[in-house]
Amino acid sequence: TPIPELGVETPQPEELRVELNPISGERPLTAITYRIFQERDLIRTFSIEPHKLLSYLFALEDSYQQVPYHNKLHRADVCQSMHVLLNSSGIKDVFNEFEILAAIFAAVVHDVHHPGLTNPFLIKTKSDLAILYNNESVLENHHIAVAFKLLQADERNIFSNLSAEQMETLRRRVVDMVLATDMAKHKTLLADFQNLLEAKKMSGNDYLTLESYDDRILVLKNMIHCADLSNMTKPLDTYSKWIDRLMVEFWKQGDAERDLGLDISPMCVRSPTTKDKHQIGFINSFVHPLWETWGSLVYPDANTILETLAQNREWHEASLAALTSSTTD
Ligand SMILES: COc1ccc(-c2ccn(CCC(=O)N3C[C@@H](C)O[C@H](C)C3)n2)cc1OC1CCCC1
Ligand SMILES: [Mg+2]
Ligand SMILES: [Zn+2]
Repeated sequence: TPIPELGVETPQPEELRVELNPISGERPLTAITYRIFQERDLIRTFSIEPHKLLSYLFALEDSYQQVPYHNKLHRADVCQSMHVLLNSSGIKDVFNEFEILAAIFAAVVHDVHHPGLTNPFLIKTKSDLAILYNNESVLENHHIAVAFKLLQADERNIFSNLSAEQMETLRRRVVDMVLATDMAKHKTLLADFQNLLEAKKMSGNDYLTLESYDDRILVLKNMIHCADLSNMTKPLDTYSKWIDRLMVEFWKQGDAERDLGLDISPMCVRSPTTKDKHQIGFINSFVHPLWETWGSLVYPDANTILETLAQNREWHEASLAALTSSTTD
C-alpha cells in the first residue's frame, strides 16, 4: 500500500502540510527527519507506522528547551549532515539498513532536552544530572535516557515491529554513538579511528571492509562526531550564525557561573577576541585533525569540506588580527 504523501491519512491534509512544512520553520526536525526516513525507505523496511513516527518526532521537538544553540535546529542539522556523510564515497555501501536506522535515529536524538550548559558546569554545580550519572558523560547519558523514555509510549514506539534482538542491537548502537558525541571522548575516538584506517591501509584493500561490530561502530561513532562538529566546515554565513547562537548560550552560562561565584569558563567570557581565538584553537586542536582523518577515509569526497574549514580558520585569523591591531594602535 502506497504511503500517503504526508505519511498518514488525514482528514485535514492542509493542517498537517503546514505542520510538516519545513519552510514554515515550525517543525524543522520533524520535516527533515521524516524526509530522510522516507528517502532511505526506512518506514517500509522496518514497518514503522507513520503516525507513530510523527508523534515521536513531534515529542522530540517539543521536549527541546529554549536554548540558543543546542536546540531542535542543531539536531536537525546534525541529522541532515549524518544523512550526507552516510553517502560518502568509500563507505556508502558498507553499512546495512539496521546501522543506517540507528545512525539517523542517534543523530536526531543526540542532544534532546539539552539544558544549554556544559558537562563541567553540571558537575561543578553538583546538579541532579551529574549526581544521577556520576559525572560520566552527564549530558549524553541524559539525551539517551530521554530518547528511549519517549519511545515507551505505545503511540510513539516507532520500533514496535522490530524483534527483541533487533531492538537490543539498535539500542546498543544508539547508546554507543550518542556517548561518542561527548568531547571528553574525542582523543581516544580519533586515535582508535586513525589506528583502524592505518591497519586497513596495510591490508592493501582499496575499499573499506569492516567485519567486527567494534570496527563498524567505531566508524559510525566518528561519523556522528564529525556531524556534531560540522559547523566549521559549512559556508561562512551559515557557520557564523551557529557561532552567534553558541556564544549566546555560553555567555548565559558565564553569567550563571559569575552569579554562583564560580570561575567563568574560558569559552564563556564575553570579549571581542574570545570568539575568534577559541574557534581557531578548536579548529586546530580538534576539528581539523578529525576531518582530515575522515577525509582520508572518504577521499576525495571531503576535499571541499577541508578547503572550507581552512578558509573559515583564515577568516577568524584575519578578524583577530584586525581586532588586535585596532586595539594596540
Ligand atoms: C560553532 O562553534 C562550535 C560548535 C560546536 C562545538 C563542539 C565541540 C564539541 N562538540 C560536541 C558537543 C560537546 O562536547 N560540547 C562541549 C563543549 C566543547 O561545547 C560544545 C559546544 C559542545 N561541539 C564547538 C564549537 O566551538 C568551540 C566551542 C566554543 C568556541 C570553540
Ligand atoms: Mg551533545
Ligand atoms: Zn550536538
